[in-house]
Amino acid sequence: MQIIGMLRHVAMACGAGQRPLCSRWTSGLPVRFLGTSSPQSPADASFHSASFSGADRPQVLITGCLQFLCFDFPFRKRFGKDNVILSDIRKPPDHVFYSGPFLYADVLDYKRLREIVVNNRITWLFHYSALLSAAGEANVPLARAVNVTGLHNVLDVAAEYHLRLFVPSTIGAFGPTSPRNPAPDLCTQRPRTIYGVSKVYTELMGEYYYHRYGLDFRCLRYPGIISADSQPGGGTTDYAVQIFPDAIRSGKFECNLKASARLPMMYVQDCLRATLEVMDAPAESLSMRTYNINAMSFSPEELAQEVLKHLPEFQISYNVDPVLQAIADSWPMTLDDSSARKDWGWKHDFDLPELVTTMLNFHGSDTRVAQAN
Ligand SMILES: NC(=O)c1ccc[n+]([C@@H]2O[C@H](COP(=O)([O-])OP(=O)(O)OC[C@H]3O[C@@H](n4cnc5c(N)ncnc54)[C@H](O)[C@@H]3O)[C@@H](O)[C@H]2O)c1
Ligand SMILES: C[C@@H](O)[C@H](N)C(=O)O
Repeated sequence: MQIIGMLRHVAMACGAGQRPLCSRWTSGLPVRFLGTSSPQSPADASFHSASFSGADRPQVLITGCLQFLCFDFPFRKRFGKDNVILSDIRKPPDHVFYSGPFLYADVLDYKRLREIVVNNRITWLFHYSALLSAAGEANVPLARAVNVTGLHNVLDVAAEYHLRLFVPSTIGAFGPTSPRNPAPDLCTQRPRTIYGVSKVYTELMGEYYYHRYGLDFRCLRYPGIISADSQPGGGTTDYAVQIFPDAIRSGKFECNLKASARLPMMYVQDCLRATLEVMDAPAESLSMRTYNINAMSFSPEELAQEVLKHLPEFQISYNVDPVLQAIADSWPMTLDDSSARKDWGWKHDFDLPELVTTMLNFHGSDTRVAQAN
C-alpha cells in the first residue's frame, strides 16, 4: 500500500506538471527515465557489474558526505582522488574542499543530479543523504522529503544511467515486532520512526528497481556507526560516539539511553570497508540486495565499563530521553549477518576493546594537540 501511495503521489505530481521529465507512462508506472527500455530480468542485471573491469575505474559520486560518516579518505584511496566527487548541501570545510572534487548537490533536485552524473560520467553512486532517527522525528516532513523523495530521484537517475547504486539501510529498519536477538535478514519489519519507514521503503524500492529495471542496487543494514572524525548527526546511537570526547575532556558523561539499552554497533572503518566490499562483489555472489552486517553489541553500562579500564576516574550518569529510549527499545540487540559472511566474505575487525582503545587514543591525542597549541 505504501509503495502504491508513493507512486500515486508521483503520478499526481507529474499530472500537475511539477516534474517536467515525467512525461511518459508504461504499465501504469512513472517512466521519466525509461525511454524505450523494457523490464529486465535479474540475470540481465549482472550486465552492469560485468561492464566495470580492467582499467575501467568507477567514476564515483557520493551524496550527503559531509556530516557524520567521513568518506573522503577510503573512497579516494580506493578509486583515485579525482575519480570521487563528494557532494552535499552544506559548505565543505577546508580539508574537504581542497582534497578533491566537491559539488553542491541537493538530492531533491532531480535535474541537478542528472547534470552531475552526465557531466562527470558517473558510474557508481553512493547515496548517503538522509535524516537519521532522532532528527527525523523532530522534522517528519523534511525527513519524508529527503529520505523518500530524494531516494526517488536517486533511483531514477541511477536506473537511467545504469549506475551501480549503494544506499545504506539501518538497524532502524526493524521495529518492535521484529526478532531482536538476533534480527535475521528477512523478517517482519514494522518500524515506528519515519527514518525506519523510509529505510524499509528504500530496501523494497531498490529491490523492485533491480527486478523491474535491472538496476544494480546494493544495500547494507548498518548498525550504529562510531567514528571519531565528526559530530554525530541526530541519531539514537549518538551516545556511543559522544561518550569518548566527554570522557577525555571532563571524565564524565551523561547518557540519554538506559544503562541496559543494548544495540548493535560498528567502528566506521569496518563499515566503510564493508561498503566497498559489497560494491566490489561479483553480482553472481549476491543472493540478495540488502544484507545485515554485524560487528559488536553493547549497552551503555558495558561501554562505560570498558572506558573505565582506561580512565579509572570516569563517571557515567543517566538522564533518559523517553523518545530515544522508545526507539532503542524497538531496535534489535544484534543482527544475524551470516549471509553477508557467506556470500561476499564479510568479517569485522573491531570488537569493543579495540573500539574503545582506538576512540580514546584519537580523542586523547586530539586533546593533547589542542593543549599544546
Ligand atoms: N551514522 C550511523 O550510525 C548510521 C547507521 C546506519 C545507517 N546510516 C546511514 O548512513 C547515511 C549517512 O548517515 P550519517 O550518520 O552520516 O548522517 P548525517 O545526518 O550525519 O549526514 C547526512 C548528510 O545528508 C545531508 N543532506 C541532508 N539533506 C540533504 C539534501 N536535501 N541533499 C543532499 N544532502 C542532504 C546533510 O547535509 C548531511 O551532511 C544515512 O543514509 C544513514 O541512514 C548511518
Ligand atoms: C542506527 C542509525 O541508523 C543511526 N545512528 C540512528 O541512530 O538513527
